[in-house]
Formats: sequence, structure tokens, C-alpha cells
Amino acid sequence: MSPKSYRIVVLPGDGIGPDVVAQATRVLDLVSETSTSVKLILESHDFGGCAIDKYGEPLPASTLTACQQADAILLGSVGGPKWGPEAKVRPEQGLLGIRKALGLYANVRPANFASDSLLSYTPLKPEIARGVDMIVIRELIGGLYFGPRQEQGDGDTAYDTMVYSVAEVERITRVAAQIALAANPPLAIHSIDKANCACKFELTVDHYLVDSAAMIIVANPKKLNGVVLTENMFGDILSDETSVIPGSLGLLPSASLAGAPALVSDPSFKPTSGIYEPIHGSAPDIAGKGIANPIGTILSAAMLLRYSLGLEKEAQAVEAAVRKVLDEPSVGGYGIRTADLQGKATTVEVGDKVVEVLKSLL
Ligand SMILES: NC(=O)C1=CN([C@@H]2O[C@H](COP(=O)(O)OP(=O)(O)OC[C@H]3O[C@@H](n4cnc5c(N)ncnc54)[C@H](O)[C@@H]3O)[C@@H](O)[C@H]2O)C=CC1
Ligand SMILES: CC(C)CC(=O)C(=O)O
Ligand SMILES: [Mg+2]
Repeated sequence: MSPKSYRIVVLPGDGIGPDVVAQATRVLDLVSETSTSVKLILESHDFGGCAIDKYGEPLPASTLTACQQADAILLGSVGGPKWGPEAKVRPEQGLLGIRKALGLYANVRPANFASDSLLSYTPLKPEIARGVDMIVIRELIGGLYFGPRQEQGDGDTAYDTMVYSVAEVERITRVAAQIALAANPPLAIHSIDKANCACKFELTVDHYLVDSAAMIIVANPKKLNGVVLTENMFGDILSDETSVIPGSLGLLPSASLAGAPALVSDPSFKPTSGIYEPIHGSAPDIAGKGIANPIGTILSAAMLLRYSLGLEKEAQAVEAAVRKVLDEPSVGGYGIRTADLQGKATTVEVGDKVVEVLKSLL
């Protein structure tokens, strides 16, 4: 039987985006070369600040069309000082625009990558960081980032509004419940600043206000183990905060989906398109230096293999390769970590090692 072809649109974006994406595409290319059942066809498109420079807009129609037709999308990051707050058009508008256009309301951000070997990099006490296992479920196309806003009077007053319909709250709550129920035993749901409707499911649900939740994430994060369900801006802020637990913003991946992630173990499994990206931004302070940590993007590629292509075995192999590279400093004879984890390795060297280890696992 000829291999099944999947079309992956790659949006490297700005700043460190192209560097970290280049390492994740090496991983996808290796999966494609090794597999007898699938072939991944990767194609890059302009998106973000680099698209503004070329076409005057961050999300050109050709990029959007390619994304609409893709089986999955891998994204780096967009933005930077060149297109700052004073700019007429901003890269971030393209990011919000593509999420909205593709209806990707469910952003899944696992913050469960801490391991004993990473504990020395977290600023938290090891006993506080050890054993944290939470998944942030962030509503992605509503709330403050999309509500009406306006300047008033002579510009000395302005408003932004956080708007949610009951239907929007219910659908993201359903995703959180499905993720919680897919685990055995089911995970607890911690709803941050929402009165929700998970009572229809046999699940433990508790509620926190966002200010105290922000404190708990660093003071006693295990209290939030399970699914952390929250709205768009709170999820954006809290998920960056969760990266303190494994030790770096460069480590954490995400999937943005138009529903609950499908699981291959479910007999009704149906792959779904989505955007896969690290949770960090374009990191202008280290852009161009070749030292960005590519792990969050490589782990995003693993999520892509799992949720959009149904390649669970390959996804696990990528995750295992990353674990080996981070957790076993003896692999290759030196600790392969970038500067954010107090290492000396370049972005490419980390990619080299992940690819080398992955070859032995696929
Ligand atoms: N999804 C996206 O494309 C996102 C874009 N942005 C945009 O990125 C730009 C920069 O935003 P910042 O507030 O500086 O946040 P940022 O996430 O880009 O960087 C925050 C800090 O984390 C470090 N960092 C981030 N990723 C890293 C990695 N992979 N390896 C090592 N260190 C890493 C940076 O060097 C910086 O010190 C802005 O224009 C912002 O709007 C921000 C977040 C998400
Ligand atoms: C433009 C921002 C909302 C991007 C961001 O920080 C994110 O999605 O995490
Ligand atoms: Mg963010």
C-alpha cells in the first residue's frame, strides 16, 4: 500500500521562530523518511512581521488558504520591536486572526514536563516543583483579546471588554471535561474565574480566582494538578507562569484545536487540523544568536503527530528523545542544554542530538 500523504504548513514567523521551527521540521522530516505508512509534505509560508514587510499584512490570503487546506500547521512565533505598538499593522493581529479564522477555540498547554534532572533549573524549591502535572486549557478566540475596544474623548480614556457567550464557555468547558475524562483516573478540573457547567460530567471541579491561582502556581503548584480551565488572557498569563516549574519558557508546547483533542486509543478517532506552537514569543532579546531552546517547538511537533495525524507511537518517540537529551547528560558526553537551562549548546546542537536519539527510537 502506498503511504498516506499529509500536508503540513510551516509558519516560521519572526525572531527566534525560524530557528526553533527548523529543528522541529528536522524531526518531522525524519518521521516521514522513516515511516512506511505516512509521508509528510512540508511547505513554508510567510506569516507575521516578515509577511508585513513583504505584503503589508501579517496574514496574506495565500497563507490563510494554505492553512485552511493543511492537515496541520506548525508555527514558530511572531512579533518584534520592528513592528511595535506604534506600528499601523502588527504581527500579533495575524496570530489572533488565523486562530479565529480556523475556529481554534481550544488551546491545550501541557505543563507537565518537569523531571528530576530539570529540577536544578527551576527557581522553585525542588520539593515544590517535583510532581507537578497540570494541563492548561485556554479559551483562544474570545475574551479580552477579541472584545470591543475604543478610545474615548480626546484619547485620555479607553476601554477593552471581555465578552463571552454561554455557548463559548460551555464548549471550552466540554473540552476540559473530555481531556479530564480521557485520563484514568479522571483528572480534577480547576476552573479559574469561571462559573462553569462541568457538573454534567462525573468530575471533580473546584474554582479559583485568577489572582490567587497565579500565587498557587508558584507557591504550591501540585494543588492545581489536573486540568486548569480558563479564559483567553488568564490562560495566556498563567501558562507562561507554569513554565517556571520545569525551568524555562522555551520548554513548553501547545496545540490549538477546534474541539477536544482526539485520541488514537478511541475507536472513533478522527484526526483534526490545528496549529502547533511553543507557548513563547519571538524572544527579540536572543533572536539571531542561535541559542534559543527548540524543545517547546519540537514537543509541539510531537503534539501535531499525535492529534492531527494519529501517529501516537511516533509522538511518544519524539517525547522520549527529548527526555533522553535533557535528562541524560551522558548522551554524547556533554549536557545538551541551551542557555535558558544554563547550558552552552546552540539551538542546532540540541536539534542534532534530538534527531540522533530519535533515529534510534523510530
Ligand atoms: N505565539 C506568538 O507568536 C507569540 C508572540 N509574542 C510576541 O513576541 C514578542 C516578544 O515578546 P516577549 O514578551 O519578549 O516574550 P517572549 O516569550 O518572546 O520572551 C520572554 C523571555 O523568554 C525568553 N525565551 C522565550 N522563548 C525562549 C526560547 N525558546 N529559548 C530561550 N529563551 C526563550 C526570551 O529570551 C525572553 O527573555 C512580542 O512581539 C510578543 O507580542 C509573544 C507571545 C506569543
Ligand atoms: C498575541 C498574544 C496573544 C500571543 C501570546 O502571548 C500567546 O498566544 O501565548
Ligand atoms: Mg503568551
